[in-house]
Amino acid sequence: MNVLDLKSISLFKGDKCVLNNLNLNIHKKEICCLLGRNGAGKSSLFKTIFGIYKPQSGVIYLNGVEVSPKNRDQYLNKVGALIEGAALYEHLTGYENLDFVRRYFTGEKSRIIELLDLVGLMPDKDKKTKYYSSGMKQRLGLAMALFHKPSLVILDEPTNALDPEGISEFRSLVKRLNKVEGVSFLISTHQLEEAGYYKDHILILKEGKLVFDNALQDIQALRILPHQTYPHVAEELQDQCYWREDEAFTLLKAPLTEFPLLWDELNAPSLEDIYLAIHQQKSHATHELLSY
Ligand SMILES: Nc1ncnc2c1ncn2[C@@H]1O[C@H](COP(=O)(O)OP(=O)(O)OP(=O)(O)O)[C@@H](O)[C@H]1O
Repeated sequence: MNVLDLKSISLFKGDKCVLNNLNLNIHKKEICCLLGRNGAGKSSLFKTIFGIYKPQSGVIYLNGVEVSPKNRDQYLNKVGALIEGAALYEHLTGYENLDFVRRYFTGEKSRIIELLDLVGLMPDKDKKTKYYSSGMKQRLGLAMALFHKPSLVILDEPTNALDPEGISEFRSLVKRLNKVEGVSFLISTHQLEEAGYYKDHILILKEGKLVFDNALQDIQALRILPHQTYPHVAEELQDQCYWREDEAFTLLKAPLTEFPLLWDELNAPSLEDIYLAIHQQKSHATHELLSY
């Protein structure tokens, strides 16, 4: 069973289509990075997953449980989040903040110690969190999000306010928790190297559309065909419905039978190449890249 399934999700705010027919699956133990410009729809997607926004069409399942008001407790049990920084009681210690969460979930005290140990905050557990560094606060926030053993944790730009050392600590912690706790992560970020670090599942959201949904390792097996450079090929592709007229390029997953030699002329793209290609298109373009 997947930890998250989105089926044909569309969300409108007024006349604006904020999420446009999204289909997405996140598997168990996957680390999935969500990229996209400001305003692409990342926060709206998260709010929709949590049931805060009700989509006009489509359905969402968290660990097989449908996100709907009647299942609220059930689906919220499956998901944790760290959004816009850790929400801490700064006059309380790290331990006391986790104890607050424990009481909410009526959990065991041993879980507090287990988590403090996992996130490397045992030596500072009795320090008031107002004296924590930004990195320590984020690590505590992550421990709080994990308390109830969710199958999916959503992190909204988690390393934004951290220094390079804090970023590195936080990223390796996410990897460790993914292994030790077996939890999947959905992480929004503006940093391409963050997505590259996890080497897992990459999503790119543009103007509410999921235009890229691939494993990072599969990118090496793709080729970018710029239509301007190969107009004759682009014309042929039109017949195969691979693209629409206003698209600037096509992503290929295998040599084209009509142009077998072309494959060798094209380079394997990096994630950066793909991200830039997607965003350098004219804003009127309504492309939809192939997802394999
Ligand atoms: N309540 C709302 N009413 C009207 N428009 C909205 C509302 N919420 C979001 N939007 C619009 O939906 C689009 C997506 O916004 P959203 O905040 O989800 O983007 P984002 O990718 O999270 O951006 P950022 O990276 O800046 O956080 C934006 O154009 C925004 O203006």
